[in-house]
This record gives sequence, C-alpha cells and structure tokens, in this order.
Amino acid sequence: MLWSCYYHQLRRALQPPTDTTTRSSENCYFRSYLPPSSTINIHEMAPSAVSFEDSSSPSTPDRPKILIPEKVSTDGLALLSPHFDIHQPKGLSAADLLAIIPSYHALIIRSETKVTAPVLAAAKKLKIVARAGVGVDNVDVDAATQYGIIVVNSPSGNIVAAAEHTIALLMSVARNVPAGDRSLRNGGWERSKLVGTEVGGKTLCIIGLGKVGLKIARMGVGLGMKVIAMDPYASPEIAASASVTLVGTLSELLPKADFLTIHTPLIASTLDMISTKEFQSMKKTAKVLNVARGGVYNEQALLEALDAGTIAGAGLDVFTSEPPVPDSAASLLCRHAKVVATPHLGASTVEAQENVSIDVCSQVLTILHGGLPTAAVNAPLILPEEYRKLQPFVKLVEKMGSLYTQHYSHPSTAGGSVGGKTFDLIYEGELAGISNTRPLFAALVKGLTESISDSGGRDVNIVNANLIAKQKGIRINETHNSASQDLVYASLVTLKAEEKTISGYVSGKSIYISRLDRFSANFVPEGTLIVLHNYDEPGKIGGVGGILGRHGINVKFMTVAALESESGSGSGTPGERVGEGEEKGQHEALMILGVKGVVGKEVERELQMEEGILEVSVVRL
Ligand SMILES: NC(=O)c1ccc[n+]([C@@H]2O[C@H](COP(=O)([O-])OP(=O)(O)OC[C@H]3O[C@@H](n4cnc5c(N)ncnc54)[C@H](O)[C@@H]3O)[C@@H](O)[C@H]2O)c1
Ligand SMILES: O=C(O)[C@H](O)COP(=O)(O)O
Repeated sequence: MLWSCYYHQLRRALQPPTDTTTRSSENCYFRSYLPPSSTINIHEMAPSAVSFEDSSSPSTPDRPKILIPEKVSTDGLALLSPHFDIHQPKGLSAADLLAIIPSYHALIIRSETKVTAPVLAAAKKLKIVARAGVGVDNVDVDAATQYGIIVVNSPSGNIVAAAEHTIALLMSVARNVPAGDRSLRNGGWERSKLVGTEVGGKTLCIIGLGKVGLKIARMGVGLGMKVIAMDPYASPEIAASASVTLVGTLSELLPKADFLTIHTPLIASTLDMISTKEFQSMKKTAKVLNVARGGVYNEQALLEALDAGTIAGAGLDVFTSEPPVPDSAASLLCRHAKVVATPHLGASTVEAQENVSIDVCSQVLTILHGGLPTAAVNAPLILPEEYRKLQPFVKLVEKMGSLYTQHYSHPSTAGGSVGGKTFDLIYEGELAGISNTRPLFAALVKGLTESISDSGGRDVNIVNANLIAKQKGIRINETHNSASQDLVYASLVTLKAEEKTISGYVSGKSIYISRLDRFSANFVPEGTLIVLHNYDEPGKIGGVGGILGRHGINVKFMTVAALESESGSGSGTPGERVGEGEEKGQHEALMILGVKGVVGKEVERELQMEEGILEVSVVRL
C-alpha cells in the first residue's frame, strides 16, 4: 500500500496532534514501517527474503546498477541501458526497497516511492535520486544532502500536462462531463439534471503563479476567463504580460472566484491554506480545483463545504493519502456527487513522461560519469563550461588536501589533525577569474577528510561538502587573487593553514605540486610518496635507497626540493621556522620519492634513524 505521508509529516511538524492514534497517522507509511524507537539492521534483511516481480535483465558484474521501482518512460532509459544495469522491479514494498538499495548507484522514481532517511542511510553506493517529475516531497532531501546524494528532478517536463489536466477538471466540473458519461453507461439520458455553467466570462482565481499556474492563466484567458492571481513571489511584469491581475491577499481573491485553482508546493505556508473560514468567504456557486498537492485544501473542511452547499463543486487530482485511506475525508471526496476526481494523473501523458524521463535519465548518465546535473534540488548550479575549466583543478585541490592531512598529521611531523583549523585556498592567474569555485571547495573538504573519515567510503561531494566541513570544524576561506604579478603558471592554487603552505598547478592533463612547506618542489601528487626532510649532504640518496632496496620497495621517481630562497623562486615567509642545522651552516631539503611497494612502520623507523634525516612522512594519494 502506498501512502502520501509527507502531508502527515508536515502536519505533525506544524501542529503536533493531541491524539497520535488517529487513523491517518497510524497508517502513515513512515510510522508503520519504522517506529521511532526501532533500529533497522539491513544485514538482517537478506535480499533472498525479498519477493517482488523484477522485469529487468540479469545483472552484469561491475556495471553500475540503477533501480527504477516505478513506471518511467523508455525514452530516457535508452540513454542508460548501454552503460548501466537497469532493474525495474514491480510491487516493491518499503521493506524490499530498504533491503535491496545498498547495491544501487542510482534510483529513479516518481511520486509513489518514499525515499526516507533510513533508505538513504542504507544506500551506501547511491550517488543520485532522480525524480521523474517536479515534486520531491516523497524524498528526504535533507538526509540525501547529509549523505552526499544528489537529488535531481525535471522542473518543467510536465508543466503542460499538469496545466491541461487542470483545464480538463475545470471543464468537467463546469459541464458535468463525468456524471453525463456515468449516467449514459447506466442506461440513463439525464439532460435537465446535468445543466452546467460556461467558463467564458467567469473569473478564474489562481493561487501560485509559478510554472503551472502561469500556463493555466494563459489557457484561462484563451477560454475567455478573467484571471486573478495571488502569489507573493510572482513578478508583476510577468503577470501583466499574461493579462493576470495580481492581488496581495486571500481575502481579496476568494470572494471573486467562480473557479479557484491552487498551484503551489505543499509547504508550511500552504498546508490547509483553504479551510472552513476561507470556503465561507467564497461564492456558493464557486468550484475549486487541486492538481498541486493534497493538503493545500483541508479535505475535511472541503467535504463539509460541499455537503453544506457553501461551495458548489471540486475537481481533484491529488490527495493527502494516495491512494486515499478508506473512509478518510479524501476517500469520501473521491465518491462525492459534487466532485470529479482522478488518481494523480496530472503528469500522466505520453509527452510529459517522455520529457521527464529524458530530463532525469540524462542527469543520471552525467552524474554517474562524474559530471554535474542540470536540475539538482540540493546542489548549486554550475555551468558546464565553467565545470570543464575547473575539472583538472578539482583533482589537484583534492590531492593537496589529502597531502596536507597525511603529511602534516604524520606522527613525525608537527601539525596534528585538520579539525578546528582555518584553511586559506588562494586562486591566482586564470583560475582567479572563475567566480563559482564550489567544486574546488568540495574537493578540498574531500581531500582533507578522506584519510581520516570513518564514513564507510562515502564520498564528500559538492552536495554535502559544506555540511561535512562544518561537522569537522573546518573553515575554508577562498581568495581570488587576480592581481598576482610575474606568475610563471597560467593558474596557481595555494593552500595555507597556520604556517603550512602547499601550492600546485596544472599542465596539460597533469597536476603538480610546486611548493611544499618552505620548499620549492615539482612532483606529481599521485601514488605512494615518501617525503624526507633532511640535511642536504652527500650520501643521503644512497643510504635511503639501500633501506628501501632491503625492504623490496621500488623507487619510481625521486625529486629534491630546495628551500624556496635557495631555488630562487621566492624567499620564505618571515617568521617561518629555520632548521637547527641551518644555524650550523647545513642546508635543509626535501627528498620526495614515488615508490611501489608497502612502506611499513619498520621502513619508516629505519629511514628516521638515518643520519641527517629530520622528518619522514609517508602519504598515499
Ligand atoms: N498533479 C500532478 O501530476 C502535478 C504535475 C506537475 C506539478 N504538480 C504540482 O504542482 C505544483 C506547482 O508546480 P510548479 O511547477 O508550477 O511549481 P513552481 O515552483 O513553478 O510554482 C509554485 C508557485 O507557488 C508560489 N507560492 C509558494 N508559496 C506560496 C504561497 N504561500 N502563496 C501563494 N503562492 C505561493 C511560488 O511563488 C511559485 O510561483 C507543485 O506542487 C507540483 O508538485 C502536480
Ligand atoms: O510532482 C509531479 O511531477 C507530479 O505530481 C507528477 O507525479 P507522478 O510522476 O507520480 O505522475
């Protein structure tokens, strides 16, 4: 059984019910499937215990898997099937979803699947929840953000369908179309009983002049109606261009309505927006329409207003529980003589389903291939061309963050952990001109935290980077320094925290570190690196090579980084630490070795014992 329980959650959040055992809350999806005190151990729910019909083809090992528990048009799926395994089980229950979700990389849904916090917590591989439609009220978007899962939708794929369905209900309630059809099927020929009203010349009132509302306004004007709207956020210019009169309050709007239609999301300010008092302010002949979300009209108040003749009729496509709970106000409304009802068909046209399917499937394809979505509900918008420019720097900044944590947190080096620190990320050269560097921010959080994170391998990404940084007490200041003179690189990125500095640049497709601490370097931050801080004196390389050779560790490359002042590329920052040996006339250097093989504690100890070695750190990038 499927419940539209967001409505109940919202109601509970706003007005905690005095009687928690009311039928609707007892039957609520969340409550029946996850009592507040229960703990779900997903390992106990063996997938073999799950029984549902799966129409999909068998899995190919290693290909990312996409779960589609609802009917989604095949037009978009054709984009995905060459790359991914698509599973389309039918009749998936909440428990089934929870049991199987851990193995999926993407989930494509419509309005029926409830994507709850426990489902998202269990979904260890999930990168994206794609809503083939507009409303994401069946997805716990906050939980998705916390887990770094992108939620995308199709903001405009079904506008025309929803608007046309509203007009279909408008005409149906005005002209008794369904009642006439029913009567004929039952052998009747009831003409005088089913006299309707014309819509031409009547006043259509719209609450919510967004995408659907505006489309309906234009259609209403086309039908010869006078259109008045109330939407505190609507543009007066756009309203005027659609021949819509905007009013500021419900009390101005409602008494004028021959037909009232609502096209807002269901949020705190729209829940029960039209209830007993509001119905009483309307004409007795008025008819109301709902193709938005169940709950914007109070269903019990609507039922009473229809029974009492306070208003004349209703056309309803959406309900607080879908399907309506037996004997609830929603279910009584569906069977009411003055109501024309449809089972959430607003977006159910071939065209709309093609649109939303292509919209969300192309975003799934992009995201699973490492790109950015076009319509993310919980991630900032970044233009594709900006993202292309940023992409090599994303890798660089992530490696710089990881190098920072591993090099400076190493027991033999001063530094400690990253928590509670403030990091300065400075962009110079061409990079300074890109204003939206959000992916670099996310890459730094990822790099700084991945080696110290216990998140079970879940990626930090653009969706949750801010949250994770806050949770770990990391502050990041980004500076776009476009005034840099004599820069030898097209772009340079510098990471600073306390007195530690790492700089890097991109050349072609490769990334390089150009400064580590007080040393001017040039190495690729990839693989296992041994960073040795030593006195620059003869015989050092031989000694180190001997230790590594005895332990069967191959050296892939080696580079020596001199103090910045000695390399001629700038002097050390005033106040920077001067090594003990330097005072005695010895020069410090860094020796960076890229190695193959396991560098264990014993190797580190032996290196540390070597004459003239000051510090040893092993980093895995
Ligand atoms: N029945 C269906 O199949 C179906 C299909 C498509 C959309 N929908 C639903 O229709 C609704 C509208 O969709 P949309 O794409 O037009 O959304 P939209 O975001 O483009 O428009 C919503 C409008 O509501 C306005 N609004 C918000 N709070 C308001 C308030 N308190 N008072 C007055 N106006 C307020 C906003 O300013 C905005 O202009 C959504 O709930 C969506 O889920 C249903
Ligand atoms: O929010 C939406 O897009 C509509 O309510 C459509 O829902 P559906 O995809 O379940 O038809």
